[in-house]
Amino acid sequence: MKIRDAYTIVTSPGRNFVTLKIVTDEGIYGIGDATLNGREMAVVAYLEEHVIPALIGRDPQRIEDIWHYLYRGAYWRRGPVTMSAIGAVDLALWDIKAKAAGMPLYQLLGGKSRERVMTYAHCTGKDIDACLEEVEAHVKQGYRAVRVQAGVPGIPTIYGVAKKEGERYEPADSDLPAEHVWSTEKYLNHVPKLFAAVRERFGDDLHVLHDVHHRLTPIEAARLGKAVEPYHLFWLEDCVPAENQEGFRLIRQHTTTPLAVGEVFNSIHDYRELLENQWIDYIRTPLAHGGGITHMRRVADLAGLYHVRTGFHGPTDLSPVCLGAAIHFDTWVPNFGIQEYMPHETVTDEVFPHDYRFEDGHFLVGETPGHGVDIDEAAAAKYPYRRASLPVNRLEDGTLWHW
Ligand SMILES: O=C(O)C(=O)C[C@H](O)[C@H](O)CO
Ligand SMILES: [Mg+2]
Repeated sequence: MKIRDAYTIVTSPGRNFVTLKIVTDEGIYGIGDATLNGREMAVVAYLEEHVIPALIGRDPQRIEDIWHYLYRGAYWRRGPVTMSAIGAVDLALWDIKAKAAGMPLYQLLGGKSRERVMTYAHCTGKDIDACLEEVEAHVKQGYRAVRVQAGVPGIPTIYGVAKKEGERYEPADSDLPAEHVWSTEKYLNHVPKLFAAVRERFGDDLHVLHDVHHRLTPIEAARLGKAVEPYHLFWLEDCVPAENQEGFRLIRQHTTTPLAVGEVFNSIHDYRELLENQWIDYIRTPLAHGGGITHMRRVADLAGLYHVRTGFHGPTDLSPVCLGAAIHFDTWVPNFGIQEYMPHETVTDEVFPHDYRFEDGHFLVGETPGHGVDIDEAAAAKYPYRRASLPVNRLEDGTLWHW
């Protein structure tokens, strides 16, 4: 088998997505997700200029060799653009291999380790009461786990909360980055009240998660982790920007609240100190950004040595292709924890037909050979790309902060 053709498809059904399609001389094709929110066209350029020309004529079954050719063979390694491009190729090649074998992807990975994949939903509200209503609605739908984010008095726009009532939360909401204002003091004083209210109304069994979205310093994160211990969170996510892995030593010294990290990581090397020192509890890198299945299963295996489990990133800015592949991975991986789930818009699902199903707070993997997600190219062509940027954050005095 040889790769005959490969091309990118950029479409915006509800939001921007980049898909890589790899076509073989035997008629089998595979698709991979190459979406990097707010940086879509950088990945397209990397694929078209540097990756696709080098793929033509290769044997698509040699996934390992192609991965190392694109990673080790490129003098300039790592980084979100490179690793998303490699991730897209890798997902497409696993799709081809599984189709050629006539197997759903999870079988090729090693078979089922579980019957269904637990997800967590996003529950948000302009204030605590509105957030509790969202939790109530999701619990009624069968969710066992919810991420709670509520507006903070005195902070006009905050991560995770829709700008207007009844609207969906979409972070990449403007042509150029919108400017938000952040106050650590207001946030830290308010947010423990949210978890207290959730536990009081919903009891102890519900899994409760929260995303700090990189905004604290290690000692502030330690304070928050300690303050919320009575509400036993499932995890506290991205409590600090994680370039300085050593910062987690300090957080860990102070709190037993479980920590999730890694949605902006793309390499096993980003995790090494965190895992080897047992400073974190969940890894978050999605397959599409972490060099695909070939690389992320190495990260998951390393994590497993330290009792760390997976909790893959699953926002709407990853396409159903990434989500579909993740559901196969989650069904197989021995140290699975949870899968994030933000439902895609109907129009997105129409462009990306898929066989995974959602039921009672869980995903059920499909049995179609491959990863079970396709792209309707005629439908995709109806939605042209439009530039959309993630916001930036400033402190109240104007200092640029982490978003
Ligand atoms: O889903 C999450 O946990 C996120 O933090 C979502 C990110 O803000 C989003 O994917 C950025 O593109
Ligand atoms: Mg997050």
